[in-house]
Amino acid sequence: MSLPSPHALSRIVVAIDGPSGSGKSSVSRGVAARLGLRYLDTGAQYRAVTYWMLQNKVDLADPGAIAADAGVPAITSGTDPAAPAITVDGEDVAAAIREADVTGAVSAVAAVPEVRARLIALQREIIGAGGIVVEGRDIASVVAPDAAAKIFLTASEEARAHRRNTENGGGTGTVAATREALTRRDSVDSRTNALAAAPGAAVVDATELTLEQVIDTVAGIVIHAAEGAAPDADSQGVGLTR
Ligand SMILES: Nc1ncnc2c1ncn2[C@@H]1O[C@H](COP(=O)(O)OP(=O)(O)O)[C@@H](O)[C@H]1O
Ligand SMILES: Nc1ccn([C@H]2C[C@H](O)[C@@H](COP(=O)(O)OP(=O)(O)O)O2)c(=O)n1
Repeated sequence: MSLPSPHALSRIVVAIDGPSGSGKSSVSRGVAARLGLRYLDTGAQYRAVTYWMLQNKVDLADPGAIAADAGVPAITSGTDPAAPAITVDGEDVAAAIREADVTGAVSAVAAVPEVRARLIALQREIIGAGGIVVEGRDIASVVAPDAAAKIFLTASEEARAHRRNTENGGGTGTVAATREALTRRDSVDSRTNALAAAPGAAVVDATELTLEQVIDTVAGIVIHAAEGAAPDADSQGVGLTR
């Protein structure tokens, strides 16, 4: 696959949204690494704020308490796809934010408008002049609606649960339990952001594709967009869904 000039890619914004376990992080990192773009994991930022709230014993059943502290933690996100970094008040929390307590609490924190406003402003600051792949739930719809390339990445519940479970070494529970937890979180998250393709987004269904195939597909969409080709991708997909 031939690449467009570095100049064409240098300002592109690529928005990748989708449900939990669809492959957003792996695919976004792979595409960014291949095309020499920066990478931003917005879910990690919501997790980082949640980690801080848990550490500081904020009552997460009280949206008012979450809102009152929404601006307090200092969050920094690295944008190197080879080494994504995230800190809260200077502490490296890359591993801690993946723990079950954070995963169980993050949806409640992400639902609070003051948290969202604060993180969306930070995300737009990091996106800056572009040259970045940004992944989350509301990137194409809210954070960067003018993104040149928008992808809604999905996969069957079964595939997502299997992949998440394998990731945990299969040692933390059954596929059925992982699937139930994943479905529950998607359901709560969908009250905050519709888990659906934004207007103009290409739907990529990764159920039957290897990670490498998904990266190839998404990189192809990005290159097409960078070349300024008329977007032929719409929410019906570009012949990519199966
Ligand atoms: N197409 C794929 N085929 C097989 N495994 C995949 C594929 N895409 C992602 N994975 C694996 O599935 C798991 C979840 O992917 P991840 O990128 O963390 O998803 P998300 O960021 O959407 O939650 C990871 O272990 C990842 O390696
Ligand atoms: N742009 C975003 C990104 C994530 N979130 C919320 C929704 C998710 O439950 C949490 C964590 O997101 P994350 O992408 O890390 O979750 P998964 O890796 O897909 O399980 O944050 C959000 O509300 N908006």
